[in-house]
Amino acid sequence: MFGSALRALQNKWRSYRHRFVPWMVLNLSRNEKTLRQVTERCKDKLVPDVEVSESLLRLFTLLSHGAELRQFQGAQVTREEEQHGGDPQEAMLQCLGFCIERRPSSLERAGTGVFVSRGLVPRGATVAMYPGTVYQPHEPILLQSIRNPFVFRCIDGVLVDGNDRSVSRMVFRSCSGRDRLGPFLTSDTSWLTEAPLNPLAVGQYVNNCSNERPANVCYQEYDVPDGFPIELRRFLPNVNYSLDTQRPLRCVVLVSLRDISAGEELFSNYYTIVH
Ligand SMILES: C[S@@+](CC[C@H](N)C(=O)[O-])C[C@H]1O[C@@H](n2cnc3c(N)ncnc32)[C@H](O)[C@@H]1O
Repeated sequence: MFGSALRALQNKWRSYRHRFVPWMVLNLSRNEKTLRQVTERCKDKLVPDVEVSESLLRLFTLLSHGAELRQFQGAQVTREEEQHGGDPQEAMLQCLGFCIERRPSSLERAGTGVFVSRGLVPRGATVAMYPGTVYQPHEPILLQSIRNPFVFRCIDGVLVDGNDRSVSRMVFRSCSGRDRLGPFLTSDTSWLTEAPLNPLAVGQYVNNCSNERPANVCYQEYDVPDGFPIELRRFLPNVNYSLDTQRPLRCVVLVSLRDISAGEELFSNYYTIVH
C-alpha cells in the first residue's frame, strides 16, 4: 500500500527541487504556501541564463579590480576606485544596486538569515548564490549529508552541499585546490569564512517561507557557460566533487520574485514542484 502511494506521489510530482529539511516535509502537508508550484518546465526559470551571466560578470569584474587594488597597495588609485572596487559590499552596491548580509533571522529559533542591508532589489535580480560542492546523482554524499540541513537538490537530481562546517568544509577545500589551473583558481573558498569575497555567496542561509512570510526569492539552476572568463572563475562558490572537464559547472542562484527593500529578510520556498 505504501509503495503504490509513493508511486502515485512520484507521478504527481515528477520534477522537484528541495532542501533536505525533515521538519519541512511534515510541514508541507499542512502548509501548501511553502510549496512553489510551476506548471511547466519552461516556466521554471524566472530570468534567462544570459541575464544571470551578465550580472555575475559585471560584479566579478569589479571584484577582480578590487582584488588587484588590494594586491598592489600603495599604487595610485582614485578615491572612487578605492571605494567601489576595494570592498566587496561596495562593489555589489555599485554594480547591482543593493547589498545582502547574514544576520540573526527575524523568525524565532530560525538561526541566521539573509537580509537586504542597503539599496533596493528589483524583481528578477540575481540576489544570491548557493555555494557548495556539486555532486552528480550517482556520487557518494552519505557521510556529508548526515545531520546536514544545507544539502540542496536541483531539479535534475544534482546535489549542492552548502555546509561551511565539518566534512563538507574539508571536501570543498580539497576539491577547490585540486581544480586549480596553474595560476588560476577556478573557485572561491572564502564563502567558508565570515567575509566572502563574492558577497552573493550566502544563499545557503536563506530561510524557508511560511504563510506569514511569503517567499520573495526563488532558486534557479545556472550552468556556467563555456565562455565564462577563466580569470573570473575564482569568484564562483561552487566546485565539482569529481574532477569533470566535460560538464559545465552547476551553480544555483536565487532570483527575486518582487522588489525587495533594505531591511527585509529573504525567504525562499524550500520545495518546488514542476508538473
Ligand atoms: C539551510 S539552514 C538555513 C540557515 C539556518 N537558519 C542557519 O542558521 O543555519 C536550514 C535550517 O534553518 C532553519 N529554518 C529555515 N527556515 C525556517 C523557518 N521558516 N522557521 C524556522 N526555522 C527555519 C531550520 O532549522 C532548518 O533546518
